[in-house]
Amino acid sequence: MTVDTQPAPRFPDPRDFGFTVLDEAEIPAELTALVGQVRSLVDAVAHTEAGPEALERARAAAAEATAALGGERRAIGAMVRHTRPDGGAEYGTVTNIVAGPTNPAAPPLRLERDGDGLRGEVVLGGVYQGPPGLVHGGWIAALLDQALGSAANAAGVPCLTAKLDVDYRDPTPLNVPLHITARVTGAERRKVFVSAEIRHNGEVTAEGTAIMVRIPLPG
Ligand SMILES: CCCCCCCCCCCCCCCC(=O)SCCNC(=O)CCNC(=O)[C@H](O)C(C)(C)COP(=O)(O)OP(=O)(O)OC[C@H]1O[C@@H](n2cnc3c(N)ncnc32)[C@H](O)[C@@H]1OP(=O)(O)O
Repeated sequence: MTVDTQPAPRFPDPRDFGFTVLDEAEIPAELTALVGQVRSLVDAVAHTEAGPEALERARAAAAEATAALGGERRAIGAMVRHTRPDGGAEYGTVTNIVAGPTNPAAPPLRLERDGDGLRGEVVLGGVYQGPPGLVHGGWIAALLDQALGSAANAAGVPCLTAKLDVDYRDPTPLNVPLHITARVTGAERRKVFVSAEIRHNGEVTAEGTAIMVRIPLPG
C-alpha cells in the first residue's frame, strides 16, 4: 500500500471552523448525574413488569422531569473537548449516540490512548438487545464505527466513515465487560485505513475495518 499522507500531528480546533465547543469539565455534575439516572430509568422502563398504577405514577414523574428541563436546548453539532493526560485534545459531539457524555442513550463508550491506538471497555445492558441475551448487531457496528472514527481522529485526522466492514465472529453477550481496541493501519491520499476489535474474555466477538476519508477543511 502506498502511504503518501502523514496524519496531521494535532486535531484542528473545531472552534476555528465555527463549531461550538465546551470543555468536558464544563458539563455540570448535576447533568452528569441526571444522565446516569435517565440511563437507569430507560433500563427500568424497558424491563418493568409493574402494574398500571405504578406505571402511571412513573409516567407522571417523567413528564414532570421533562417539563423541569424547560425549553433551553443545546445546539445540534455542539462539540465537547476531552483533554488527555499529555495535554492533547480530542473532540466529539456532545450528544454522540455511542460516546456522548450528555446523551442518556449512549452506553457511553470511553476510549483512551493505548500505544499507537485506542482502547476502552463498555457493558451493554438489555436495552441494547438483539437476539435473546445478545447485543444487537447494529450496535456492534456502531461501537466499532465509533472506535474506528475515534482512532483516525486521535491520529489528528478529522474524517468520516466512507466504508465499514463488520465480521461478526461470535455472539456478543449482554451485561459483561466488552473490550474494544482500534488503530490506524495505513493512509493513502485522503483515505485512512483503520481496524478495530471487540473482545469478551479475551476472545474476539467482532472485528471491523473501515476506510475513513479526511474531511477537506477550508484553508
Ligand atoms: C475541525 C472540525 C471537525 C469536525 C468533524 C469531526 C468529527 C469527529 C467525530 C468523530 C466521531 C466518529 C463517529 C463515527 C464515524 C461516523 O459516524 S461518520 C458518519 C457516517 N459517514 C458519513 O456520513 C459519510 C458520508 N459520505 C461522505 O460524506 C462522502 O462520501 C465522503 C466519505 C466524505 C467521501 O466523499 P468525497 O470527499 O467526495 O471523497 P472522494 O473524492 O469521492 O473520495 C476520496 C477517496 O476516498 C475513496 N472513497 C470514497 N468513498 C468510498 C467508499 N464508500 N468506499 C471506498 N472508498 C471510498 C475514493 O475512492 C477516493 O480514493 P482515492 O481516489 O484517493 O484512491
